[in-house]
Amino acid sequence: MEEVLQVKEINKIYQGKVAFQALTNVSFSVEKGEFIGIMGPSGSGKTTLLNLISTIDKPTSGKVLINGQDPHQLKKERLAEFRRKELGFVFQDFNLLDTLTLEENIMLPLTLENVDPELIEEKVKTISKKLGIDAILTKRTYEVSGGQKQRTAIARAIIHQPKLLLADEPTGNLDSKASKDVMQTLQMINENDQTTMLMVTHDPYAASYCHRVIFIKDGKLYNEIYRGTDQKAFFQQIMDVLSMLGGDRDDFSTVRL
Ligand SMILES: Nc1ncnc2c1ncn2[C@@H]1O[C@H](COP(=O)(O)OP(=O)(O)OP(=O)(O)O)[C@@H](O)[C@H]1O
Repeated sequence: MEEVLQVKEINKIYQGKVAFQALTNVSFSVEKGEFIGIMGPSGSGKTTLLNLISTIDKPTSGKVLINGQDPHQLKKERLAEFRRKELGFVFQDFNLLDTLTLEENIMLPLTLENVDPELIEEKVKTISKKLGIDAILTKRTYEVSGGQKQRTAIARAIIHQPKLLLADEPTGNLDSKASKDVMQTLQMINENDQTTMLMVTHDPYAASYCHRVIFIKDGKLYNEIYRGTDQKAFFQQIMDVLSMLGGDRDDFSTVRL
């Protein structure tokens, strides 16, 4: 099996007045086409882990390999290019540019790469149809719903066919209907395009769409569980691990299935 992401013996220590070890010996791999969820209580190290994988921050020791390549070894400009070409990002607050139309937002990664305008237009058309936003492409972000914004952000994140799609709380700002809609969109992309995905979430409902959920606690791997064919049963299993994990009750949203 082709491994798109390998996290090898990662340690992250934040230096400061008092040094703080945020991650300890974290190792796992993600195969091509897998959809992985990362969960854990507040402060357990999820964002730290995502920042190391997305190459925004460097591990203190250990390695991150994306398609066999260690991006942390790259020089600054090559690293920026690597991030633009190989990775896609979806954020909790959408990160769309309010001054642009949805269409302009979606095409941005290709505009930056100087791709032929005709090809860009074709790609935007195909993707926006697939994501059900083709009728609202000329609108600006303040004219559309949260779910539509997130679908636009997903379109932008996948238009350059990244090796790895990273999502940070993609349903964090959405109501339950829009969350379902966004998760079904991510699932469709994962299944149709074999896009490898890694999503950090507090939301057990969102996590129940993943093939596998990895739990971290106090910076260490705590457990991982695989989904069978039954999403409802998987949701319940996720809730069970979360209750064993402890943490603040408010860390995790309520039952929605
Ligand atoms: N730049 C930093 N300097 C020092 N400590 C940090 C820094 N960033 C995070 N930490 C600490 O590392 C630990 C892990 O933080 P992280 O943000 O990765 O947790 P998290 O699981 O994403 O939490 P949340 O769910 O609340 O976003 C926390 O104790 C946090 O205070």
